[in-house]
Amino acid sequence: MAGYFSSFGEMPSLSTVLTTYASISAMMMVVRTVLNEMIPRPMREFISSKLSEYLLFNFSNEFTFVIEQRWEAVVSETYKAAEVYLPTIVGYSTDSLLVGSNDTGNSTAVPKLAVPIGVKIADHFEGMRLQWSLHMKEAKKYYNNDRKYFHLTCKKKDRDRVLENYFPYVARKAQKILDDRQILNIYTYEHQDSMWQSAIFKHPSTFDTLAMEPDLKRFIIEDLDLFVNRKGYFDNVGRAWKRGYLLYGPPGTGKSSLVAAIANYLKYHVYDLQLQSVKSDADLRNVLTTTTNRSIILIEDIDCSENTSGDRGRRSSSPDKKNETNTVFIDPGATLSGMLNFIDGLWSSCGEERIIIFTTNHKERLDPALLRPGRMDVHIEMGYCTPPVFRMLAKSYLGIKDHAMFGQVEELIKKVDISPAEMAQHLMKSDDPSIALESLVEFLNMRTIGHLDGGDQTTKQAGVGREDNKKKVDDEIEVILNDKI
Ligand SMILES: Nc1ncnc2c1ncn2[C@@H]1O[C@H](COP(=O)(O)OP(=O)(O)OP(=O)(O)O)[C@@H](O)[C@H]1O
Repeated sequence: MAGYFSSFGEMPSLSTVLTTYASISAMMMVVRTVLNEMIPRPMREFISSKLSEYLLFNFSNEFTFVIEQRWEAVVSETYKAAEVYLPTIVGYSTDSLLVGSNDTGNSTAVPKLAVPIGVKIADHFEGMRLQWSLHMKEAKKYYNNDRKYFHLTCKKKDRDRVLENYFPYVARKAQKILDDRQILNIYTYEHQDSMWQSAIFKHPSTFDTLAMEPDLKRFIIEDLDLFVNRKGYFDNVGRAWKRGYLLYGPPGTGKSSLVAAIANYLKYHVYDLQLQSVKSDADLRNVLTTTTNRSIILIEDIDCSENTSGDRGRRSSSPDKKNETNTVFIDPGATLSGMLNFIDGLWSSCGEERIIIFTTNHKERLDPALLRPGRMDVHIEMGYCTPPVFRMLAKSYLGIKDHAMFGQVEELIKKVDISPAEMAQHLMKSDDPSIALESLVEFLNMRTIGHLDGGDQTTKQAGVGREDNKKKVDDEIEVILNDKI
């Protein structure tokens, strides 16, 4: 007890502590003032930066990877992988997450999680502790809009393992999530914001519902299967893992329906690009390189874009014209040469597993450069109804495989052209197959009379088209076989 009182008695009193503190602070102030006056500001800043560098180097054991949205002029795959992967590893230590849902066509839209700016997300991998966070920087000056970037922090000693093992692991996980995707998106390009806008893609067309010549349909499915399963083959022969299709044929023959069937079959997102909405070739490059892997880039009605048909040489060789497109919006739209350069050059080096599809009602109007072998791998003609196509439509629309009027319809469609869209309109007229088929026969008869009278353009083509309809399909498949992967 005595010892306790004795040591307590030796403690300085409160007033002594306060007096000492006051004199030390006063001395520090004097020292600081003297130093400030004696050492010029740049030198002071230099010393302080060196000091903090030294302290950080010796006392911080953290290392931070910065993962920006863009990498070498295209969207960074590491960034995209992180975006997909992170919401799946969220634990209870995370304070908040973004949540939202879209109308998916189901009765209950499943809410999806996303990582908001600033929120920290922890991960553990092979004994390492890692921390992710998302940030945003103003980048209007360079890119027209703000850019996001991730920080991934680890221990300094783990840096190389993160690079060699963890990032590939995240990429594999993200790929798996994307492979299992149930919801497809369709993107349209907003030239005001220079950005793709997404919406849920809900087109019901599938290869089961699509009516076309059975051989041609089988061939397309096999071609797609070969394409998706042959990454190694494309690598070995030194070709980019891409496939280009040109779909051509009259209106209403199912070109858009085929695109939707391909998207639904492969589970690919669709990027629907209007070339007219692209301001310049540079913009085109930006637009196309910001599409994701495993997607279809669709350029519909390519013959309607004036820049893609007749004036390739003029546009590409005229510097004035080029300036015009880059600076003022007198003549918006990317040039065909820009498109072709992209297909031949950049196309090969940006992303993988992509299908580009052009559609046109007038193949003959296209610049031959676009049709050259190697540009579009497969040319597919979507034609008027043939008897097998009619039977498929009758099965989908009326649920019947045979009917007493089938023979009559088949005889008539051998003589006149009718597009699947037109035929579908008649088949939808009634749930009663007899009524629907009567309406169809009446329409076909009228068209035949029109033909005998020398009627409209469509009817005139019919005589030519029907004669060798079967041959046309065989020729087309031959074209495809020549272009086999
Ligand atoms: N081959 C087909 N099989 C099943 N339905 C079809 C087929 N072709 C057309 N249809 C029906 O007609 C509608 C219009 O067809 P679609 O838009 O696919 O034709 P398109 O060839 O792309 O026409 P356009 O050249 O005018 O864009 C489709 O929504 C579908 O209901």
